[in-house]
Amino acid sequence: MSVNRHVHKFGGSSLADAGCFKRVAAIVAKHTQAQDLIVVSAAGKTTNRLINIIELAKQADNAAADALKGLIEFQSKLVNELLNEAAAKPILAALDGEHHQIASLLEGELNAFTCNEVLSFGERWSARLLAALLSALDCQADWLDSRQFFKAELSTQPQVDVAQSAPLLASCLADKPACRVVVTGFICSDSEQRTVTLGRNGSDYSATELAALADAVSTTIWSDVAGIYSADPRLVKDAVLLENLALAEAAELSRIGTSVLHARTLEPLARSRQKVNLRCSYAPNDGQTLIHRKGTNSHSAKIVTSVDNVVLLELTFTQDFTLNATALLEALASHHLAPATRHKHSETGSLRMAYTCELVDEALAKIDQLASQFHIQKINRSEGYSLVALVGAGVCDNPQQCYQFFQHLAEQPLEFIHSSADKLSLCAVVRKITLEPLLKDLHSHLFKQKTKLGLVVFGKGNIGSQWLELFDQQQTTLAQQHELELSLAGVFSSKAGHLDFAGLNLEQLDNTEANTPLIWPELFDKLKRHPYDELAILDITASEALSAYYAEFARHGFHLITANKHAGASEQANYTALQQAFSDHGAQWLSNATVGAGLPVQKSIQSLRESGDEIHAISGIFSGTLSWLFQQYDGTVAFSDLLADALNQGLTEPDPREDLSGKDVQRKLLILAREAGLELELADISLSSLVPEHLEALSVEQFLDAMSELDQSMLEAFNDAKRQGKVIRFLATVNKKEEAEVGLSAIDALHPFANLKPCDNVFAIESLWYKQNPLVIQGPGAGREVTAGAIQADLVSLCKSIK
Ligand SMILES: Nc1ncnc2c1ncn2[C@@H]1O[C@H](COP(=O)(O)OP(=O)(O)O)[C@@H](O)[C@H]1O
Ligand SMILES: N[C@@H](CC(=O)OP(=O)(O)O)C(=O)O
Repeated sequence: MSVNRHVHKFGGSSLADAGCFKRVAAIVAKHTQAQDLIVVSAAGKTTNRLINIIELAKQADNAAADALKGLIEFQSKLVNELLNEAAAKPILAALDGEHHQIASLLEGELNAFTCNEVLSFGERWSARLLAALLSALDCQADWLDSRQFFKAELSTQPQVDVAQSAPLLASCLADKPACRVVVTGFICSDSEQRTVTLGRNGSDYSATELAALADAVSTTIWSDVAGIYSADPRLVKDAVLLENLALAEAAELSRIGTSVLHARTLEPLARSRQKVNLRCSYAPNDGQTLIHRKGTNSHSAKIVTSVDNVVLLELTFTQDFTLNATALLEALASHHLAPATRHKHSETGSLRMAYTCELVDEALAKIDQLASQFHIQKINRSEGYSLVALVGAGVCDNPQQCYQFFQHLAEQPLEFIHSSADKLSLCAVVRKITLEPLLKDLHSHLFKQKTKLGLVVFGKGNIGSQWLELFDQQQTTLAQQHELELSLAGVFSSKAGHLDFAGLNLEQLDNTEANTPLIWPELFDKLKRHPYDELAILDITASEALSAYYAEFARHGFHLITANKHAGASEQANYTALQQAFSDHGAQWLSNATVGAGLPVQKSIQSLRESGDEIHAISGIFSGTLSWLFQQYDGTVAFSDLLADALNQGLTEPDPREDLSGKDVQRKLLILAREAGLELELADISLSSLVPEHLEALSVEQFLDAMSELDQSMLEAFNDAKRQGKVIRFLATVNKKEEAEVGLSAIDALHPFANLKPCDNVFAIESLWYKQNPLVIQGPGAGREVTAGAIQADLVSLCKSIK
């Protein structure tokens, strides 16, 4: 047989309607090759419908015929929807014949074999239809009734006879050398060619058994979920997908009972090389679970699971309770009839065993047979229980999880709790309850670990220290609100800082020496080894050198909150690459504090664009210092006196030329233009500096002495504007034609930009939606509190998105 054969299994949930069949055909075409084996189950709820028809027929209920007619119509509809007339015709004719065949089976004696034969149609219809659909799509396929090779004798848990089945399979496949083969799941035949089924959900087991017989390298079980989750995702919405699960843990989960992995699915793995993985046929790219054969040193539960409709068998013994109970359990296990869980009560001398309703009858029959051998006195059967279990290697040694489990179950009508001998599960049996709330509650207490977020701050200056105070006040609330563990891991000034992954507080920062020099790349090596789930860098500096490390931050998945404008205003290529790097690594780059301090300027532009708006132009006054200066300047006081006043009040940078040059405004305009989707370089923004060239080269002191040289030109500009009923303001504008300028302009004295509070910034955003009347954002655009607040607001957004 081919050495590289793969098996794919599609269950009823993947074949629920014509759309599902098409999806499956596309998956087969894409993910399989000739000679691969495709195992299918009955479409949607077909098996349930067949069981119902049998039950009605057993009660001689006339509704059976109508129910059968309805099912045949459902199958015919699938055929008509999936195949063209020519391809559909023979299948519809066959269905018609099968309709009569089933009707006559139902009229005859309904024993286990005839019932199984009726059930077998579900899988046969699926296999025949999928093969025809694949062939119609030029993906050559044939189908195979697994009763031709799977040999097993009737029982609740039929075991496939490997010795008999393997050569039969080999000869069946030898007839189909060059195509994919669609094989029926669930059904086998006994030595007299009568139909035997592998039990409800048995197709998973068919698939792995088939893979073992065919020496396939893998089995992929496709269903309506991406794999095994920490709980049934239909009941627990925030269940998480487990990408890997150890074979022992998966086997324990299926042994206890779950639809995602049928009880015996993993048995054939012990005698085959196949890998098993689970995927979603509805969304093949939504991840998967790989069941691996490596050991596990886990110390906790990974899954909370439950089984409804559990039956309890309570046994008492005439003598040697412990000995006989143990021996009986071993005997049952050797017949594949071990209970899902059990409880030995030495004081009363009773053994209570929990069985799924599918297995209980056979178990009971076996116990009856063994009754005298093990001195069983009495067997009591009672229905109406549920089973709740935690599964995962080491769960029984995990005091926290055990405690939570016991606490939660103590509030329920609990019968008993049992930990499995191999410590793979902790099972509780309760009288029947609505399981959903309990599962949700257990899941959230056991698995919802708080995300750990560490913060490393660069810049302990004016705004940095203000933010540290703000963070100190809000740390606890922020962590609680967003269900995070939030730690301040590092705080750096320009040369050195404190770094402590155990967390820092203000007192430590004030009273202890810096312990870490700010030397790259050594600091990187330390940051890379952080113990958090997420790390965020807060750049509250104006350092171009630090901004050069942003790409590295992104590469390591560090989030970045920045008030530093350098990277945002760097070359377009660098800016685009940085954005890409952050997005590629699932990290966020938040920079609302770079423009307008706390005013939500970038946020508003982003939100407009995300909602489908298109930015046409942005204009305004982006510098608090220049806003103050021109709002105050009325020609009566020399401009240089006003400037000196601003300097004294701390409203300008220590070197006022940094404000007067307009460079800072130019950077802010570039940042906003990019936020609006424009591709610009700094040099594309024409800048009229207020600093004459000959004053540029002077030292700060020299410039402060020479400031009066600005007065004359400023007065002239003021008077020129005044003559036209205008005022002078330092404006920034950009439009979607990428025309951008920054400089002094004369604007109408009644213009909204002309009448601001001193220091205010104003941003007018024109867009598709804000065409006639721009969206205006106005308010203080600089200052310790508002800028620290802007950083904090970015931190809050980050917390919201990662919790
Ligand atoms: N821990 C779990 N992880 C994933 N799915 C689970 C889990 N427990 C139960 N399930 C259920 O298993 C279902 C898939 O099994 P099933 O419906 O039998 O598929 P198929 O019909 O394809 O064989 C899912 O829809 C889900 O509700
Ligand atoms: N059709 C059978 C066998 C099976 O395994 O189905 P599914 O793969 O849909 O669970 C059943 O419903 O029991």
